[in-house]
Amino acid sequence: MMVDVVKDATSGFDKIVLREPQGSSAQVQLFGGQVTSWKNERGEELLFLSSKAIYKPPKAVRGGIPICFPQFGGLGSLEQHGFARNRLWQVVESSAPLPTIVNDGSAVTPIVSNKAIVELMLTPTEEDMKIWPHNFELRLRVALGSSGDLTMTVKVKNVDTRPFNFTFALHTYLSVADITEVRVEGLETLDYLDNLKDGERLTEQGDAITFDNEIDRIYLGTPTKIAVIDHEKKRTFVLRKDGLPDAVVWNPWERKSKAMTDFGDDEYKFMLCVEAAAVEKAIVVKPGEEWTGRQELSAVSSSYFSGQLDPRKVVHGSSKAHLPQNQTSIISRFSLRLFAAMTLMCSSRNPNIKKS
Ligand SMILES: O=P(O)(O)OC[C@H]1O[C@@H](O)[C@H](O)[C@@H](O)[C@@H]1O
Repeated sequence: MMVDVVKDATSGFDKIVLREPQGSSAQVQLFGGQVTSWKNERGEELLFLSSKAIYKPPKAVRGGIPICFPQFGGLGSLEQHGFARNRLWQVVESSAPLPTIVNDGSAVTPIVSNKAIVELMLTPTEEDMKIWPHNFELRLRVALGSSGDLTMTVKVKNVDTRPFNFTFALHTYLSVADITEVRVEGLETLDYLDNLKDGERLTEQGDAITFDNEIDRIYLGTPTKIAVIDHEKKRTFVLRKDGLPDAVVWNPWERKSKAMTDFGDDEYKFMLCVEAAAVEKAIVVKPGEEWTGRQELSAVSSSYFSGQLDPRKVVHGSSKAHLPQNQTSIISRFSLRLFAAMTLMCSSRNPNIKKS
């Protein structure tokens, strides 16, 4: 396992490169704490990064995995998606010794692990405190496993004297071969807020999500596993998440692509954002408490995973073949709601928030 610091030739900022012996790798920029590359053992890039991406603050790089904190989208008074993606982060821990040039000479704590790991931290500047007057420590741990899986663990600690709340997303841009051949499983039958209809609350009716137009939706209270099946590449991305109840699905399609200066006109064909998020209900953290959210991404051959995440199969443990479509979806919708209600009854407080 290797962890290195390299100066990014395009941005001029340092980035951390994680490598594991089978050949997979990942890159995390200190600017934005943003993962900008995740490659499998064959060296294929799994994340989308625009050829027109601009590496100059104050705009986040278009692609990879920007961090949206302390505000998702325009849901508040801050800049779109919050300021964390436009700040310079510090390295605090690493599973390999790093040169002292990182952090201007301040020490990086070693982590003992068989994974390649780096942990970055962001704390507010005086200027940040003027626009969001809450003292916090935001930590992002990025770990590359031996099978090439990429785990991102985020912690937000309240080091202030008053509670604060925030919304959050890991804005993952997945690379796909052809968006019209992509299918997302795991979000069917759920309610979502449609950003293209002024945030109207609707219910997903389809068997799976497929794409033939612009999409910008916040799916609410989703299962912890979502599969993105890229038929042309015969590849399935599996996203597992914890502490991040919602999932945003975004593709700008043709018209909006043309309007974005840091995005190629045709690039919408080759990307899909599936974002593990906490949007509908803001996360509240009291003084001294710490919230944890986590996402694990893996990329597997489609033949291995296809269909396994169909909620009908998860709920009933069998195929839907012998039941008519409307009957299965009524049953699964009822079962999912019952399950969600039972989960709510059993957890009176957020299990992802701990006292330190
Ligand atoms: O251009 P930005 O600020 O990176 O945002 C991109 C998109 O991010 C998505 O998460 C939002 O749902 C979209 O509404 C938004 O357009």
